[in-house]
Amino acid sequence: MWWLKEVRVIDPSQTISSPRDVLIKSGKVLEISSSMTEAEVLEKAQGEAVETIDGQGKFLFPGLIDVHTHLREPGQEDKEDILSGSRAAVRGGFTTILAMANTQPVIDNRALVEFVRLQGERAGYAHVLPIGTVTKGMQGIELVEMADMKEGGAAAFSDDGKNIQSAEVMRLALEYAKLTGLPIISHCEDKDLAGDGLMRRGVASGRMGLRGIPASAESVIVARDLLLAEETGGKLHLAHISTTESVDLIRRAKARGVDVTAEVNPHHLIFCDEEIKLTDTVLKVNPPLGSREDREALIEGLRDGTLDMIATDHAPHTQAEKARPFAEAPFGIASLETALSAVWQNLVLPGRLSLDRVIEAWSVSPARRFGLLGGTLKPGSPADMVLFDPDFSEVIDPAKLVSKARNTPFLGKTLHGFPVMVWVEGRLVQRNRTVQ
Ligand SMILES: NC(=O)N[C@@H](CC(=O)O)C(=O)O
Ligand SMILES: [Zn+2]
Repeated sequence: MWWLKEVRVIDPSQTISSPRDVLIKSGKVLEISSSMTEAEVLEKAQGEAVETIDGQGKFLFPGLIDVHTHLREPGQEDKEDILSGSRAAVRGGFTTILAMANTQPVIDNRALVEFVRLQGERAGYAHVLPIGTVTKGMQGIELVEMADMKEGGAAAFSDDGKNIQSAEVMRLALEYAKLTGLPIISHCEDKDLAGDGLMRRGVASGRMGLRGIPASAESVIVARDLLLAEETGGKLHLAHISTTESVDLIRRAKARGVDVTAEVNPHHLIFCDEEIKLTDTVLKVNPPLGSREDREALIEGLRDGTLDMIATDHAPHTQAEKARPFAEAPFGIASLETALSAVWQNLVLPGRLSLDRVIEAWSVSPARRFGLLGGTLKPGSPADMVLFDPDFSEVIDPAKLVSKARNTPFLGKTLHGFPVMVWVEGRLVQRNRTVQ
C-alpha cells in the first residue's frame, strides 16, 4: 500500500486542487482525504506493508493520456518501438498512450490492432491503445472493418500522417464509425494547398526563401470535416490544430452543437515560425509552426475549451534522417519525455495556463472523449498517477533519454518541473526519472 502525505492533488474530475493524503491499495485509489493518522492508515492496510511518501511541495495528478503518439512499430523500429516509446511515455508522465496507425504496414486490420495492443502489454509500462486506420492501406479509398478492429482493441480510427482527400470517404467514415461509438481522428491538410511546402507560408517563410504551406491547407479541411460531422452526427476529433482560423471554426461549430473535440500540440503552444532555422530541422513539423498570432489564438482556444486536449504528436525520427537538408528531412518532433516539463515551464509558470487546465486537457478530457479508464483519481479507479516535482531540474541529455529518438528542440537545454514518480495501476514504473 502507498500513503502519499500532504501532497497537492490536482484532479479536475473531482474539482480537487489542494493538499490531501492519498492511499493506494491493490492497484486502485482507496481514499483521498484532508488528513489521516498513522493508526487509520495501518488499519486500512490490513497487514500489508505501507510505503510512505512525503508529498509536501509536490503535485499528484491522474496520469496523462496522450491521444497522439507515433510508436513506429511495426516496421520502423530504428526510429522507435513500442517498448522504447512506452518507457519514454511513463518517464514523461503518461500512463496511457494512443498509438498512431501510420506504421509499416499500417494498422488497418484486427490482427495488427491486436499485435500493437499485445506489444504494449508485454512492454508493461504505459497502457498502449492502438488506433486503427480509417481506410485500407491508408489509401483514402476503402473503409476498414471498424467493428472488427474495435473488438481487437482499437480506440479510434485515423489516417493521421495523411489527409483523407475525398470528402465522400470522410463522410462515410464518420457515418460508419457511429456504429462503433469511436471517434474519427482527422489530420486536416489539403494535399494540393500544402503542396511540397516545408513550413508555414508567411513572413518567416518569405524571409528564409522556403516553400510555404498556407494556413488554409489546414483550415479548409477543418471546415469540411466540421460540416460532415454536423451532417452525419458522427464523432470527430481534430488532430494538431495550428491555425487561428481553425480555432474560430471549431468554436462556432461547438456553439451549434457539433460532436467535435480538438487537440493542440505543445510545440504549437510554445514555438512559432520565426524560430525555425534553415540549418536545423528539429522544428520542421507537420502541421508547420504558425505565427505568433496563431500561437496566441491556440493558447486562448485551450483556455476557453474550444481546444479540448493537449496531445504530443510524438513523432520520433532517426538523427540521420533529421540531419538531411531542410527540404529532405522528415516532419516531426519527439516529445514524450519533455512535453509536460516544457508546458509547465513555458505556459504554467508564466501564468498563461493553470496546471488544473493542463491536467483537464491532458488527462480528464481524453479519457472522457475516448471512453478510457484513467483521467481521474476517484476512489476505486486505477491508480494511474503522477507525482510531479516543480523544483526538479534536468538537462535534457541525449544519453539519458529512453526514447530512441533525439529529435527534440530541448536537447542540451535545462527544463524545470518533472514527474518524479509514476504509477500504472498502482505499480511504480518510474522513480526519480529512472524507469524501472
Ligand atoms: N507530425 C509530424 O510532423 N509527423 C507525423 C505525422 C503526423 O502526425 O501528421 C509522423 O508520423 O512523423
Ligand atoms: Zn498528423
